[in-house]
Amino acid sequence: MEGQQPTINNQPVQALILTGFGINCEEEFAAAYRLAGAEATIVHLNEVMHGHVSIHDYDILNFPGGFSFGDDLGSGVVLANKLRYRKNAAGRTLLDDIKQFVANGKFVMGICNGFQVLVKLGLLPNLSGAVTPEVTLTHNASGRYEDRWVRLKVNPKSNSPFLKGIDSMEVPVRHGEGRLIIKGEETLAEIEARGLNCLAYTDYDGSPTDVYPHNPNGADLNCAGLTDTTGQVFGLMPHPEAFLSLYNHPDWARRKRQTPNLSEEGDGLKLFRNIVAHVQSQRPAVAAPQTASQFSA
Ligand SMILES: NC(=O)CC[C@H](N)C(=O)O
Repeated sequence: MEGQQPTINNQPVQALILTGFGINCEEEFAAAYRLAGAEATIVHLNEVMHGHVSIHDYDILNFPGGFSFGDDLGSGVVLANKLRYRKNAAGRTLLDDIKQFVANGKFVMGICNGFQVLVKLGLLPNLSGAVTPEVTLTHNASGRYEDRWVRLKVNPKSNSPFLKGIDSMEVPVRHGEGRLIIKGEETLAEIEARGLNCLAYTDYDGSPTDVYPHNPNGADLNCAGLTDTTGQVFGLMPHPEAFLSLYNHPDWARRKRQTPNLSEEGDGLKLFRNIVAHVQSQRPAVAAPQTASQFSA
């Protein structure tokens, strides 16, 4: 309308967080989005599978960590198969909807068990675009469940909005099957060339390492996280949603003493702030409400 200036669309960013079947990190995931200024809705997977909730009403689809289906057949395998093969009344699988969701320019994030689901499904790294598994995650090289803090370096080649402006971060891992295996020289070379290995485990000096325990699982390329080729699908083994406040860190008291004006935000929160700000910046501008002077003119 004449005289109206486009303005920022302040509609809140909507994050859908799936739960059920042994997923157990949905509350932390939701807390992360809320702190980042988004609205977070936790929904049981069946609500989505049966068509009561549509993923298309949301901006970001999230797969949290946990022990879905008790890690039977390998972590994430059963859930991935459910998404790929289980059809709703309209004859569509949830994977059909997720493909459409990504094609519409929306975002998907998987943490730990959620990352395992995205990898077993083939949404990561999805070099071919055919959504078939290209890499896998398997038992840690240590043969044990690893529960420790790790340091990560962001691959500067990564184009993912989730990682924009982040160089490194400290976050906890807690997993038994976090070892990324990339079979085939070509697949490995392409992942590296395109910067899809977006996060690497590092030593105290920030250099990527395969040395245990800095690298907790022996992953190829020391890889802790992957994106797809669009950068819209992102997954990682460590838990950024478990480091939202400085006080989540076991060493906070000493650090605060050493640096009294240290930020009280945890490193993990940046990822959520990033994606929420990105979605907000992509919203089409809306017309500004008319002012009194416009009416009287
Ligand atoms: N924290 C998690 O999500 C763990 C994932 C999976 N259950 C594993 O142990 O590898």
